[in-house]
Amino acid sequence: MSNSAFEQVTVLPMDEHNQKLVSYVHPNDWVNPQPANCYDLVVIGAGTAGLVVAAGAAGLGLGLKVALIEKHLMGGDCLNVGCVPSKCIIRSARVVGQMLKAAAFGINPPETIEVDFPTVMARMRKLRAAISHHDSAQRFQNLGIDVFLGAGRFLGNNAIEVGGKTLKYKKAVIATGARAVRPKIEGIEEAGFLTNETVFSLTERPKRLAVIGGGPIGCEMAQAFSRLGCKVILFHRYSHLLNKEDTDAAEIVQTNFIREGIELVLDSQIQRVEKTPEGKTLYYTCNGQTELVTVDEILIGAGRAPNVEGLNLEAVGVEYDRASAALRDRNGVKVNDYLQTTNPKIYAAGDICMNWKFTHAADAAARIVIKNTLFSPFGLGRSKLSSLIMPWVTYTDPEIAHVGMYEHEAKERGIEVNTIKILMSNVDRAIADGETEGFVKIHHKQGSDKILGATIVAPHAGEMISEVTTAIVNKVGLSGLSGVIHPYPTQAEAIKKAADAYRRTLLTPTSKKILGLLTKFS
Ligand SMILES: Cc1cc2nc3c(=O)[nH]c(=O)nc-3n(C[C@H](O)[C@H](O)[C@H](O)COP(=O)(O)OP(=O)(O)OC[C@H]3O[C@@H](n4cnc5c(N)ncnc54)[C@H](O)[C@@H]3O)c2cc1C
Ligand SMILES: NC(=O)c1ccc[n+]([C@@H]2O[C@H](COP(=O)([O-])OP(=O)(O)OC[C@H]3O[C@@H](n4cnc5c(N)ncnc54)[C@H](O)[C@@H]3O)[C@@H](O)[C@H]2O)c1
Repeated sequence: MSNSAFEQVTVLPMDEHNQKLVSYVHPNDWVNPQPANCYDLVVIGAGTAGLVVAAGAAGLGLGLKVALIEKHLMGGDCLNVGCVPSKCIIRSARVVGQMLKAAAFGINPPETIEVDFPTVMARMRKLRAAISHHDSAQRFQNLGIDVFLGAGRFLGNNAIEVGGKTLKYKKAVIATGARAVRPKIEGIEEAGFLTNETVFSLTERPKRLAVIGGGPIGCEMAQAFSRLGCKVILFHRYSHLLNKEDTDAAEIVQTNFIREGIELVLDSQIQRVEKTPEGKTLYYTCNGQTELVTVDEILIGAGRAPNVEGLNLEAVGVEYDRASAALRDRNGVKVNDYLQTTNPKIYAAGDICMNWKFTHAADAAARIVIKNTLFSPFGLGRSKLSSLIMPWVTYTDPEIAHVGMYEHEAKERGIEVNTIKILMSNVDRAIADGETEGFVKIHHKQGSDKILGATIVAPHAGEMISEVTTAIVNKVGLSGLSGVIHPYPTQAEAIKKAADAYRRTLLTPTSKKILGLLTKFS
């Protein structure tokens, strides 16, 4: 039976892999169910946040009536146009990264590294399709959730409309995510550009690629596409890439980019873009000079804009800030610490309302929403967003991982902070691996072993940061970490070395003298 209530979806190229993906996450023969009389919870948006809220609420076995509305692809950005495809491509690019360094390991690399770009992209599409059943419409329907494909829109304080059907709700959750900010650069719309929504549909390698924005998207993609054989020029408006990270961390990534042949244009301002017979020409200023470069494609990674449009939020008194690159930190639906919007019956989670725009953050927020909407009678025992300890990782090579406070944040809060930094060049395994360009940096409260935050730069920093996160969450200080045996030789030993370095600071000249005497006479 056909269903005209929602848009038929294609994900290009519509090969066997993308057909499989679509058959799971937006089956074009889907028939929306007959709505229940009233839902305990209606969730708008089936990205990570929406899926976790819906599955969590329905899976409790309490007989709650839950509806989930998705207008495009179940799984949202992460599965379809974010984490999953980007990490698949980054993995292929890492192989090239290894080959580029092969000679240093006594392995003769081939004279030219041949990247089969269409196969790299096909591998990504295949893997994405292979895991997409986890987020499928059918799977969620089987969990007892009424899945509606179509755009959700508030009608009033107790009803949402989707595909001509009205869903009555007791509580609602907005989890509609965010999309790429379209920069206001003269001529760029006419010239055309890629975003995360279109870049993973490429089947042919652009010879010359301009990347606009040196944040996580821009950096991860610039390095991956450069390693896959594109001539990449990366524009960033600040003086170093990944400017939310510490300079010493970003510097290492930046040096690697330059070494690998990525052209960096920092402190730059793109004035206009023009489509010419040779390609797309970007006119930009940098160091007071106006320059130009011609490329085949432009990829934008210039921040995210919240998907607030079309929800009719005004009708339900849900306040929000509109997309604005300048207002990046105040974007989206306004929520309090309990993730409640300005309408007490309506909550929000994920990219639509949070500065932490990560899949694991959307997941964690969704769990808070389940608790606060369904298990906090009269507001008792509610969980707070601010209580989360949030790690994040930028998957460049090397990776930068961070958790907790930066040194400057601790100081801004009036906390006296000490920092211990262990260079990977002092870690045996990193030396053996030829991966000495990084560090583990741990900030602790002055006069205490309490860990305030950490930054790790290493090829697998993302795998290492969870040890520090576990310590912070469970209030294990540096003394506790120092007592944890780390297998030799591992790069994670850098964390123990940092903890040991803290322990050594506890030794005063007198205690050193006493220890020395004891050793002599024992
Ligand atoms: C290129 C890229 C790489 C990334 N890599 C990582 C990474 O490695 N690790 C990480 O943690 N994070 C990563 N992220 C961020 C991560 O993808 C997001 O933080 C996460 O997807 C947010 O989940 P969400 O549920 O809030 O929103 P989304 O995933 O955006 O889901 C929102 C859903 O709501 C739907 N929707 C919108 N409006 C409506 C409506 N009116 N009615 C019905 N449905 C609607 C949308 O179609 C979408 O499916 C990456 C992002 C990008 C773009
Ligand atoms: N590994 C990960 O977890 C991961 C990976 C990718 C994306 N993400 C999430 O997605 C979010 C969005 O990523 P993003 O990189 O698009 O945004 P971002 O806001 O983090 O970084 C974009 C950068 O581009 C700069 N910029 C904007 N316009 C520019 C212009 N015209 N010229 C030059 N520079 C310009 C901005 O000043 C900013 O520093 C991130 O905040 C992150 O939370 C996470």
